[in-house]
Amino acid sequence: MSDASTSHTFQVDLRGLIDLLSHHLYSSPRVYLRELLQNAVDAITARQALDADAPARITLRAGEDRLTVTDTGVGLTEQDVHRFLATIGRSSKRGADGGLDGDRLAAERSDFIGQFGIGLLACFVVADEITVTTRSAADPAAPAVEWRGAADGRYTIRTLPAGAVPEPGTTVSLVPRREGAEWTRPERVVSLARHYGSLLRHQVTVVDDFGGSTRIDRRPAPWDTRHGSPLARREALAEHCRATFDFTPLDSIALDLPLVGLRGVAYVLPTSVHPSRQAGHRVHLKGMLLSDQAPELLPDWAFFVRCVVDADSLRPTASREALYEDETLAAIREALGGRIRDWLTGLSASDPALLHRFIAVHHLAVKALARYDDELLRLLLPWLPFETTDGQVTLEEFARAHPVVLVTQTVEEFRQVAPIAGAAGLGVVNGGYAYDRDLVHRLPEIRPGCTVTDLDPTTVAAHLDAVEPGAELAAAGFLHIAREVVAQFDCDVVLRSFHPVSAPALLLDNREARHERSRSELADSADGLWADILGSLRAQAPRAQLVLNHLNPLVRRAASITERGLAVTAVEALYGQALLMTRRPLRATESALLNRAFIGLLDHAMHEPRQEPK
Ligand SMILES: Nc1ncnc2c1ncn2[C@@H]1O[C@H](COP(=O)(O)OP(=O)(O)OP(=O)(O)O)[C@@H](O)[C@H]1O
Repeated sequence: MSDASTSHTFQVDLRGLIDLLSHHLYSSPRVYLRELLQNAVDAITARQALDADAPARITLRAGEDRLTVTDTGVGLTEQDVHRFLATIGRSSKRGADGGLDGDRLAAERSDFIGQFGIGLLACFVVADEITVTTRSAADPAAPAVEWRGAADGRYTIRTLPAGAVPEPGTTVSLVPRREGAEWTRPERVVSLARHYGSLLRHQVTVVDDFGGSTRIDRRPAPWDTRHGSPLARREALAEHCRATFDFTPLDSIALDLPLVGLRGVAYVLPTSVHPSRQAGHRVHLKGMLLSDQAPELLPDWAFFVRCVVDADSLRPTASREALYEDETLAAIREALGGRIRDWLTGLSASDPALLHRFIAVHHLAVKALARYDDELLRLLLPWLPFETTDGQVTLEEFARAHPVVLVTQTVEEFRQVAPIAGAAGLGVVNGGYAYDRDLVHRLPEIRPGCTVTDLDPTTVAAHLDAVEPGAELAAAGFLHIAREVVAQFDCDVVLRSFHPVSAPALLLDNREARHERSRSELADSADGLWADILGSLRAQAPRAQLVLNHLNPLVRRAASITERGLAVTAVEALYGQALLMTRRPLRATESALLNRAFIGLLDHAMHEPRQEPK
């Protein structure tokens, strides 16, 4: 083996690179115009740093077969063209070492939008060749140059005769490929320029083949506009929201973070959205639209607003279509979250009616938020609606009427016991919905003196009245049969008096008890090692309770049935009905029981003589 090594330079296959950009980096060919506009804006910024009074115009000429973008920016010398324009990955907008990180980049980034040195390549997504004609403002003696770059990586450069380009600045010209032609048509160029450039600080004009020209309105950002009154401001912002997002906001929240040069507004959605549906925010970078789908700008919990912001120090990813996740973005996200929170907490004092409207629409969002935010919890928990035995009420009202607040673990439990608990004077909150149980349990933190406990079946059972010993005795035979019938479901039967009278039976059961029973069933059917493991886990399997209502006329009649077959069917029917009231999914044995009861009752109704109570 020889020690001699030879040195080579990486070759770049530009076609492969462009293919990569167009299919994997950029979401659509339309970004070519954003890159051209952005280079023009940066060039004007650089020129104005040399001469504050220099003209600042960007003109787009769009025709059937060509698009040109002319700016009155800083221009380039021949040497600049070789160094920056013709070197992929190098940018005049970074420091001498060309690095993409560090404080210096942050400082330089505050002037320019570009930084990566690849933006011009986006033009090759729609065209095979780009021509750049440029004259430097920094070196007025330098001749104007024309650079022609092709998608296959070749380029030519020539010096133009004196006077060929009268003013400093740059014109980029491209002839679209056949399949890219739609992107350079005048109407498309106007709409793209409006899309990306509506907040740019420089005048952009689109001229078509017939000399018609369209100025892209430089609308001042709505947050920068002065208004005669708060009402006028509110109206103007609502109009901006309609034009941008197509909805009329419930309210608008001013966003202003001077430290990072961010200004903007958050619009509160007028309808509820699912918390998992992250809203896309519109983010401008120094006026240029970066993304209209950037969810990463705000914390997840703020899904009830959509923002439009313009910032100086946000960092884009290389595709320039999303935000780079760094510490600055994390700090901005937190600060913007703080602004939205302040608005929310401020409302309870400044505009309770609006807070009510907001909560009516977005209570789920507020509940999600309040779980992690103590101050918000303290301020807003009393305002939030919960489903209770007194109807849909705020916790504040509910706690006033019920010093002991009981909360169920599931919606089914609530459905099952609410009417009975309500009739017995107990105050129960449905804790089955997302966040509700956690939040109700935190009520004593802000309302000392009130007690919150989980509702368990024995609490309800304790509030059901025992029946007279005589009535108990009279029903003993029936109760005995009933216990035999429901024993297979690990269930006891008791006779009580409770309201409402219309409820014949109540099945007191809870999730833990059901789990415990399934575990013991599994242990019974398992063998060997599994049986031992499951057996060792087994606690005393809590039994469910079928509570028959002695006040209910049907139960009274059933209790006096003497014929065993009919008594079994009646118990099955009562158990089945109570089971259905729990609204939980039925197991196979339970469905079979219901079937049996139904057929048995039908059979009895059709064939047997009616058994009247004695
Ligand atoms: N209109 C223009 N006027 C003057 N210089 C330009 C112009 N367009 C491009 N350039 C020069 O070419 C270089 C490369 O441009 P390119 O768009 O590829 O990258 P960039 O703008 O530096 O960074 P990014 O990839 O982030 O857009 C720029 O840094 C700039 O020096």
